[in-house]
Amino acid sequence: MGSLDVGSLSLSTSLQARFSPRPAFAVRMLDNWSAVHMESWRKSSQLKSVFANFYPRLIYRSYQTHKLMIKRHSSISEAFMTSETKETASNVLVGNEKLGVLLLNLGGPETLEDVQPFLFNLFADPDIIRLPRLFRFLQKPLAQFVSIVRAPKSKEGYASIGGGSPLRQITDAQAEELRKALCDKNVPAKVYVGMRYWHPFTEEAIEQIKRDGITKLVVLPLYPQFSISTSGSSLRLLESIFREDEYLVNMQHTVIPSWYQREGYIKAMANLIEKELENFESRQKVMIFFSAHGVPLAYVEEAGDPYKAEMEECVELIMEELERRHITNAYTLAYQSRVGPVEWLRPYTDETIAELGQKGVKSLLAVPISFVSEHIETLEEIDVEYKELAMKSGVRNWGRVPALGCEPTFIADLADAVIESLPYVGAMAVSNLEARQSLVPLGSVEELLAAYDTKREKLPPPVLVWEWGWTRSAETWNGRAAMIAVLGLLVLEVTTGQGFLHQWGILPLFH
Ligand SMILES: C=CC1=C(C)c2cc3[nH]c(cc4nc(cc5[nH]c(cc1n2)c(C)c5CCC(=O)O)C(CCC(=O)O)=C4C)c(C)c3C=C
Ligand SMILES: [Fe+2]
Repeated sequence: MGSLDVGSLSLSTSLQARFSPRPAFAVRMLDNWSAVHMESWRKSSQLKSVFANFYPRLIYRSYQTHKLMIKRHSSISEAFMTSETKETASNVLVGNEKLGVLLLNLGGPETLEDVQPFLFNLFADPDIIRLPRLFRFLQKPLAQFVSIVRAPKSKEGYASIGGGSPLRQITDAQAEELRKALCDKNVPAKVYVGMRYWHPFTEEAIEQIKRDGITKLVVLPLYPQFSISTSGSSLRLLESIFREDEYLVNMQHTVIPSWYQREGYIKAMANLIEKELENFESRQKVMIFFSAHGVPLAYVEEAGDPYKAEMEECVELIMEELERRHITNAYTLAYQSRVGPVEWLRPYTDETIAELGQKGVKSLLAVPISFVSEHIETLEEIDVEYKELAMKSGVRNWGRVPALGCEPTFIADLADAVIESLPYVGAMAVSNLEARQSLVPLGSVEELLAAYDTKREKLPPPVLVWEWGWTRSAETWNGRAAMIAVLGLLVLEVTTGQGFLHQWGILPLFH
């Protein structure tokens, strides 16, 4: 097998890099055709305006085609990367170079007072709610409104798990364990935590990285599967920070956009499932229930989010690993935690649990799959709400697989992912100009985020907040507008004592 040439665009290289426990970032997901076209698309303003809305989908389709091909060739040897990796670990840091690893995560409110401002930060993110350009000025007022409306329900949830999210504590512990694992593998590095919506914010982590004089940086989102709404949002933020900063623009870096297919991660998940199955009396009869955090359907269908495809592939890989251990239980995948009135990825976890119960399934093992720490949706939604629903629906035996947290196999695999990424650290930012255009100009993240140009002007929005005509999103927003109008009328009636509800005697007269 030849050596990996990050700069070249050969499909075989792409296949080599993608299969095995080797870094996804090293993969060239596009073939020469799409790369050449992308370049000319960038250069040609005419093409830009014509294909602006279609091109990202072409890229995504190409990415999907490559994934299919990769599946078919999944026997490519692991030795290829392993030998290179060993060499790399000792070679990559020379002289005064300092390696940093930046873990990206969502963040969570630490106290009940934090809940509303945390929700504000979340809803103010255009990757969570995207308004058309004309209405961008409404992003913050809308976030304020939605966060205030959502806060009581969220607070109830956080109160029931001890008054705040455990995310910061767990992520800090993971960072420390990763640092130790890297040190044990002879790769001294500082590990930083950068949260998207709460402390320590990504900006704070970056300031620390600069103060520490880090010269090489590996960016590792703590989400196994890529979604526009999670890793995508964090990487986009990082990209904008990098573009503005002289120090960072010159810092060598690389990104590991998703790592759900890594052998170590798959094995660690299988270990947890195998262990938890032992708690059931008749192990073979247990339905393994993978529950992933959902995203609005439009992310996948309109914006080309690879999240669903990666999630399904991840579940398949875990089940294949279990099968190798002679565990052949029935399994299913559903999506939880939907927010708001738009349609989210189906099937929904709550509906699926109720259906399974009605169909006579008596034993369920819930497996949280989209996140590697315990959080409100495992501790409250799964452990309390879904368990209660399952019991009501006829399920008799319930179990839940813990989140990976600091599980040693998992942490060791993250350390390997970082080490394997080191050869690509310098390869990315070849020029200031390129670095300013994109965080990882030569990496596959560009292809993922290319579904998103850096100015973000010409892309299908992740959640289409407004469209003219009889489209799903238009109907949703028409519905919302109507509800706001009705609410407005109600407020007017109650405050003035006048209106048609009073005239019809539905509301009592105050005056
Ligand atoms: C892979 C994981 C996640 C995806 C995808 C995701 C998308 C997504 N989330 C919201 C809205 C909310 N998420 C909230 C909390 C929350 N979300 C994730 C993970 C993913 N979100 C986690 C781990 C957490 C919990 C953090 C913690 O404090 O422990 C919340 C707040 C809680 C609540 O009120 O339910 C909201 C709101 C959207 C809209 C979205 C995709 C567009
Ligand atoms: Fe979420």
